[in-house]
Amino acid sequence: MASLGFKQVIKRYGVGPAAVQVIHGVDAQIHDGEFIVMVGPSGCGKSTLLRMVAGLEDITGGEITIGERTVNGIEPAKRDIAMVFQNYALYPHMSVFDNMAYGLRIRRLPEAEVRARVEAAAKTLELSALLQRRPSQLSGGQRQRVAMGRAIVRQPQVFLFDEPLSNLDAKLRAQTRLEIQKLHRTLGITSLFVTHDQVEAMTLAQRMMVMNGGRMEQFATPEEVYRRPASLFVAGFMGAPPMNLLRHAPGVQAGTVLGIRPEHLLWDEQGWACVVDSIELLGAERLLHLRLGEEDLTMRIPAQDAAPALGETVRIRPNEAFIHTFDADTGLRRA
Ligand SMILES: Nc1ncnc2c1ncn2[C@@H]1O[C@H](COP(=O)(O)OP(=O)(O)OP(=O)(O)O)[C@@H](O)[C@H]1O
Repeated sequence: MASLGFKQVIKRYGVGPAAVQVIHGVDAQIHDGEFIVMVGPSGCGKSTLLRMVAGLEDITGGEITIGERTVNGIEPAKRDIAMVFQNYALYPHMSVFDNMAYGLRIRRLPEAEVRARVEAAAKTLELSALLQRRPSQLSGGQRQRVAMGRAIVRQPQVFLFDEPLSNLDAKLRAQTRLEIQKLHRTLGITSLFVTHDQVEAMTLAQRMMVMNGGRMEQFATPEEVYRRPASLFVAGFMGAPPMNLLRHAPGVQAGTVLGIRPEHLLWDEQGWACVVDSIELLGAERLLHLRLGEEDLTMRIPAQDAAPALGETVRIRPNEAFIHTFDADTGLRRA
């Protein structure tokens, strides 16, 4: 196990005038044994950063460290990391056992050691009964577990996960998420997990790195990211439906954006007059889509509460305890 460090990490693709910079100086220190989720929209540079840790991409500037070691320039096989991809990348003609053993045999580990490690990993992942099957004889979730098993047997210092759940259906994703959590509790290996799914990020992360346009906008616990988003981007990205971000509501000063989550709006006879645009029932809750002058906002209420009629004018106010304010120019949090 080891810590994982990023110091002013930069990535440029290409050279000369055609070069594009896609990572703009990322700084982060991941502690030994931590489970970190890197989250952000498509193209924000998550895979690039992960691949730089793995050694599959050069590091244009700055430094990546694993434990005490700077790994810039160290070849992938010598970095002591294991990576789990979304497409599993299993060998179709090999049994589950051989798939898991492959990397160890290449390193010429004694066969008894290979067998012991594969059997131990299979037990942890509940794959013992499936060791003689081929990948084609497994379900998607089982294949994903084999892919994880192949990573575990190597006993790496760091695990890297590149959207490993994105090929699974919703139910299996939820289940595999729990298995990954359990596995991390058992093994305690430092892990960096990439996803664009905010639910996955919130539920798996001990701390999360929220990426946007090649920059890290926040690095904090899921609770902190939700309760005190560091920027307008983070505020809009985390939470479904997202935080209301209001520039023109009554009382909001020029140059300021007021943020209020849909669950933090209250009925108030003296409050803002809003017209009900549409209503969605989501089982236990109802979402009211409201129009306040030129602003749209969403309010979340319990489904059992009386719902207003479409086109009706309702009066609401933000709960003061949960107001966020951001600088409209820099996008950064003020309070
Ligand atoms: N080989 C390359 N040459 C030039 N640009 C590249 C190359 N690979 C990636 N990029 C660019 O780098 C940026 C970051 O890409 P990256 O794949 O890291 O994003 P991502 O956050 O992982 O996205 P996704 O969630 O869609 O996989 C993108 O703008 C992409 O177009």
